[in-house]
Amino acid sequence: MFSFFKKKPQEPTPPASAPATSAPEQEPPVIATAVATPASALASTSAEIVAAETPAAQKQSWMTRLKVGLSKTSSNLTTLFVGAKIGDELYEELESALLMSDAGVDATQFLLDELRRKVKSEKLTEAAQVKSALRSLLLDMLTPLQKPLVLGQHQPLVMMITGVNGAGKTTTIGKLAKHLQAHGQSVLLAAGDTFRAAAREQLTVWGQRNNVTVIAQESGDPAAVAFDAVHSAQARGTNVVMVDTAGRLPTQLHLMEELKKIKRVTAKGMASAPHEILLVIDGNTGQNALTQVKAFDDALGLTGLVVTKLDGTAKGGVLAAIARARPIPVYFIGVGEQIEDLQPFNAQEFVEALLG
Ligand SMILES: Nc1nc2c(ncn2[C@@H]2O[C@H](COP(=O)(O)OP(=O)(O)OP(=O)(O)O)[C@@H](O)[C@H]2O)c(=O)[nH]1
Repeated sequence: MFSFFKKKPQEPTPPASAPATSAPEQEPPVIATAVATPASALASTSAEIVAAETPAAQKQSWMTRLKVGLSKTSSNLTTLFVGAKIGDELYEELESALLMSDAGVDATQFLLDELRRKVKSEKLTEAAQVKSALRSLLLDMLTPLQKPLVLGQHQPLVMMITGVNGAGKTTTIGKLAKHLQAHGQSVLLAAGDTFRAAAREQLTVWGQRNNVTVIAQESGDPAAVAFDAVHSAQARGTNVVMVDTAGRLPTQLHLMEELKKIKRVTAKGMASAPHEILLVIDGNTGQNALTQVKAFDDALGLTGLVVTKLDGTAKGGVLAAIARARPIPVYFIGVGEQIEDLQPFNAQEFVEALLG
């Protein structure tokens, strides 16, 4: 079990029968049913979850995968300090390494300026000291992104999951659902990708296998699916609703409008929803990830990010770019396809993987 979430006391449960709305009211077919944990068993919990420690062996393998995933950047960033003298040449090499890590011009310039200042003010004379100063600057930069997803403030907690095609949305939903169940939360999924039958089936089959209710429609309006899912969760007393959405590029304006509509219609089903709007980013997309964050945030007002595939050829520096340009919390990062490969973002661990 992983230390994943924080839990807060709940709001009073709103009446389940209050659809203040002109949105569709027809209940779509429920393709897979069976909620694992009765919500009533959870309703009175108000303590913050202090989850069990991650077993050391699993933690080790997680860190190993993160380090392997970021090894190119880490090797570029660390070798330049070996036997180096403090001076322009070192700063230039560092600039190239940071740019190559996808940190982008702004974050790179900021780090270099701060580093020069630190070297001067702290009278650093050894390259190893400069490396350690860089480590602490990076940590300061990334720590504001480290925020837990808070459970138990809303009944149900409604989360919309967005992102470009293939970023890892559905996989992330599956992993999150398992972790939420492990924390005693009942989960309901809404198959909001109504374009691709395969995406709907993927979610449905996954739901059946894992005892998670999936609300799906053969075709039609993803906003209607989200709306029905919220009502269904209210009626069943389900704790968390996750709305999957079809992949889309921020340049596909009509599809971005569709996301806004899903958000609007969800709010008709429950005034405070969606409580979380997450963007899933493929860690290998480099600086383009920042473009995605800005565009989805402008359109929807993101509340959190999930960065996947950091086990691949990801360079990792884009988190620094995000921290500078659009510091939206990174709730989770993914280093593989297994359930335990999704972990809360921890700035300390991330910097350790980057700089050793
Ligand atoms: N290596 C690796 N692969 C991942 C990770 N997360 C997801 N994947 C893989 O990425 C591929 C795409 O994942 P999906 O979850 O289908 O992505 P999606 O965003 O739902 O895709 P669309 O529905 O097409 O928009 C799948 O093969 C996943 O197994 C990760 O952290 N590491």
